[in-house]
Amino acid sequence: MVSKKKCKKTPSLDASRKATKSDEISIDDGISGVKGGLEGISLSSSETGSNDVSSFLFHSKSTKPSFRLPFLGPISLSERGSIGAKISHGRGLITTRDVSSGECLFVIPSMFSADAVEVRTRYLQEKINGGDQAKVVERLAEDHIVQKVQAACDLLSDEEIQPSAAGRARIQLNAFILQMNSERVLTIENPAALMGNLVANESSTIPPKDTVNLDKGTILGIIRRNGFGPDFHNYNKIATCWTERANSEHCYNRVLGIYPLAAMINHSCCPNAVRVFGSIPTQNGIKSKKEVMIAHANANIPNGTEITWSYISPATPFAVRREMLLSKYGFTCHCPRCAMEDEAISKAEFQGLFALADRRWSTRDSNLCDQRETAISLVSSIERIFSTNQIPIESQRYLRVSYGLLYIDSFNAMHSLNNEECLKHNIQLATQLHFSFVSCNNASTEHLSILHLCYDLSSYLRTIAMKGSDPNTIRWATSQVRFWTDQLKIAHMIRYGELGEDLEKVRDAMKHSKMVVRNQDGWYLAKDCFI
Ligand SMILES: C[S@@+](CC[C@H](N)C(=O)[O-])C[C@H]1O[C@@H](n2cnc3c(N)ncnc32)[C@H](O)[C@@H]1O
Repeated sequence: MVSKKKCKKTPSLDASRKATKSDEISIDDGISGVKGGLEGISLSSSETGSNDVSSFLFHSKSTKPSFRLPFLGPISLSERGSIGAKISHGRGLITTRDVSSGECLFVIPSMFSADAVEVRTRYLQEKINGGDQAKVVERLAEDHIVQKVQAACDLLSDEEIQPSAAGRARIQLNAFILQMNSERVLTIENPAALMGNLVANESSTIPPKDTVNLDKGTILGIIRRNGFGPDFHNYNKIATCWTERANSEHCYNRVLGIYPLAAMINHSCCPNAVRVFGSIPTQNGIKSKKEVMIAHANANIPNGTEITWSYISPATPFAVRREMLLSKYGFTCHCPRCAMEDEAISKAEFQGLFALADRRWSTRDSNLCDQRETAISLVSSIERIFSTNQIPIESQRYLRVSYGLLYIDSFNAMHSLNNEECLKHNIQLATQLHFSFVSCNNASTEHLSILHLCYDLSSYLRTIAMKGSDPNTIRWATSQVRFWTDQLKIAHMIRYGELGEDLEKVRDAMKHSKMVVRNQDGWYLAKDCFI
């Protein structure tokens, strides 16, 4: 039984968001395989059925995904300065009608991806003890893609290859090179044709030109600005996992991929879209998998609005985000979230506290107990400032998301006190964090982590309540469990699409995301206590 030490409470917010179903639009399957070059996918063009992302991602029960690739939803390419378009920078994607939160925007296969098994094998062969192991993984993944791009360039300029076999692959490769290579920038004269070329579907109309052979440096530049790395996982974690669990087959199955259409999307720290990755078998064999990216709207998006997503983890403090975006992508973000956070943390009286929180964030090691203690005091200091209302509510929400990992550390530390009041306080604070994510980076991985945490906590509190006999406490705990079950489901529907009413699919999706966040920096102590 838990003890009853006192804990400071914070008020809860209230908001909610509805998930909706996506339209079903069928488009021809993507590029055909060209041996050794662009990676093929095995779905036949006669394949029919809905774009049911859940069966595709969680198809443990059915081996055949009911899917057609690429799937392009209500989106179009546009560029800054073109009539009626509201693109923030260069080229971007816009919606072609009002889109509801949870609608599928697109599903596209990667054009090139680093094969995780191969990169892992090379890493284990090459691993030098000491040194920056994350950099080794990153370099090997990049090298692997460079080799694939070069092989594709060679193959497509080979006179002997059948023009029909290489036709679409050549179109896609040319579009990719021209669009991604900053020295050879194309403007968007015909959005449909250009989109077609980037995903190599039936709308590809720009005639194939001779493929340019690129040097390694140019390809690397393209990969670094436009590639999709491990997202929430980072190379450090992958290196650690590959080293510590060298015999495990199931340790990180994706590392880095190139998705030319997705590379058209601009960044925002408060975005309206979220992406997940999946994999499908290729025609090269059952064991060979192809990487696929799935994007959903995570907010209601009016017609003609630019689609944005976050290039980096949303749970990153403002100063760190600014530095990361500048060094990796070469720009300074001026989104509303950055402006509001900048203003709030620049106030003289708060500078010291947020500088301390930034330092704690940068040196964060969630396994260190004393660090968890500092997280408690930092989070309560931040919440104390918030309670004085000197910082606007919207900025408070953004800041909570930025320091979300410190909040999780603080929850873990409080949890270890095993005190019922503290657990209730945790759930209140986690509720605030949840609604902060709803208003900014809804259904992101970090958000799912918070939701799993709240669900676990409320279930645990209900178990305690059931052991007592107070009907009010039991009612309260039961309503909490129901609430968090709903919130979890809504977030999964937004992120993964049509999970529908099939509870098995919902459970599969939740099990999957829970496993992902548990393996990361989520509510890791909870697994010992509640699960
Ligand atoms: C993956 S590309 C996005 C597509 C790009 N707009 C284009 O025309 O090719 C990434 C590049 O777009 C620009 N970009 C993306 N988001 C931005 C933002 N929020 N502010 C300024 N530039 C941005 C930067 O130049 C960045 O390196």
